[in-house]
Amino acid sequence: MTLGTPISAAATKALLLGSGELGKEIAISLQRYGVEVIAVDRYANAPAMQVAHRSHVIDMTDAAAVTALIAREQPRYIIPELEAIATAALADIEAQGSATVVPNARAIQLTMNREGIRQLAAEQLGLPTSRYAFAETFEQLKSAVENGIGYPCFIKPTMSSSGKGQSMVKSADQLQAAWDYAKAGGRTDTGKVIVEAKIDFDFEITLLTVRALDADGTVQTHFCAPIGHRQENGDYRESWQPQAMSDAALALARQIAGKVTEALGGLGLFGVELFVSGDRVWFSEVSPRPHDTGMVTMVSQRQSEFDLHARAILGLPVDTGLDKVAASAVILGGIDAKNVVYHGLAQALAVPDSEVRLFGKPEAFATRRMGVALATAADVEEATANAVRAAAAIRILAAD
Ligand SMILES: Nc1ncnc2c1ncn2[C@@H]1O[C@H](COP(=O)(O)OP(=O)(O)OP(=O)(O)O)[C@@H](O)[C@H]1O
Ligand SMILES: NCC(=O)N[C@@H]1O[C@H](COP(=O)([O-])[O-])[C@@H](O)[C@H]1O
Ligand SMILES: [Mg+2]
Repeated sequence: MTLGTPISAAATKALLLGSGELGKEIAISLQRYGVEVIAVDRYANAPAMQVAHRSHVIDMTDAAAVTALIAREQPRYIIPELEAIATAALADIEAQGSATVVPNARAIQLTMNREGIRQLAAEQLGLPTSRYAFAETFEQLKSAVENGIGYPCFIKPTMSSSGKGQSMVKSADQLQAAWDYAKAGGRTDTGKVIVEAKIDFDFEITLLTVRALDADGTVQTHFCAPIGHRQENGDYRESWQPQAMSDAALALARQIAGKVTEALGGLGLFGVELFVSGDRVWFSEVSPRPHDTGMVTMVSQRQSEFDLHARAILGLPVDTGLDKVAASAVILGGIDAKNVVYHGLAQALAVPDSEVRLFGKPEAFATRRMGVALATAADVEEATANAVRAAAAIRILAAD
């Protein structure tokens, strides 16, 4: 598509494979530009389904089910929103040429599996990463740790996200439990786990990187201001923008993000995760889609990461400029319950310059992300403190 191509709902249909909190915002952004949005997930009433034109519940890891749904809906765009999708089906559909997989089927395939993206980033592009190895058996894992990776290290399923199945291991006696957890805790068992040496970083960032068409129809790479974040058990708790960093580290971060996103190709927004120590930068992983830590852009940027993704996909102009210093803090379920009610909204919104987004997930789990609090302020410390205060004011209780 080039600039000026007419977009109408009748002509432009997008299928969201994954309908969580990120998909919900992508759906809203696309609909604002006249796109018809079909939301798909493994369960009913997922967040994006609540705002989409239509929705379907299917097993997205079943290639036949994904192919049949795409044949039925005939979307112009297929937008993967999470990491558990039958990627082979997407490659076939892209090869037929009837739909654009965002950003492209190969990028989805490579990034959905830690083995694919490590091989691309570390081996083909020569980007700095932690030392790593893959293991198919416990013996292979033990030998990899003892012969080079060392302690402390991280053991993760090769297909997982939000820290699922991930643990940090400090000594040999913790290895078996980490192996068992990685085998059981991923979104899909690929038969392999990755073990990574621990990087001692000063801070970690997500560098949102956008590949979009300029007025001449040439692909240009744009960077958002770096987003700093704090993780607990492999899942994020707070994020803030901008993260202060040296000019040298920022230049290196942009260089790494530029290289990896260029190698992945296509149009859209990517969340490039990087570890930073002084002027040194390591590549960790990349999402070929909006990133959870990037939810802060809903209040920090004129064009949020969701708007930027929608604009880039549709061939529209983008602006990654930062508007306000801001932070986000997650609201976790705190309980396991099917029907929930939210208390404390008034107290949360009494925090200066705050916003709350409750995702509307139909079921809460103790550590499931159910919402996010956002705050703008004069500096990131105050913004983060206010976002945390607003998030803490929300209490989730069982409805009956
Ligand atoms: N090799 C490492 N060295 C130091 N810290 C690490 C390493 N690997 C993971 N971590 C920590 O764990 C966090 C989660 O790791 P990672 O991003 O690989 O998991 P994930 O399941 O893909 O999470 P998400 O989907 O939310 O990005 C990182 O952001 C970082 O804080
Ligand atoms: N780090 C990846 C990430 O944040 N993904 C987001 O979480 C949803 C799954 O949530 P759930 O596990 O609560 O259903 C996904 O659909 C996506 O929006
Ligand atoms: Mg990550």
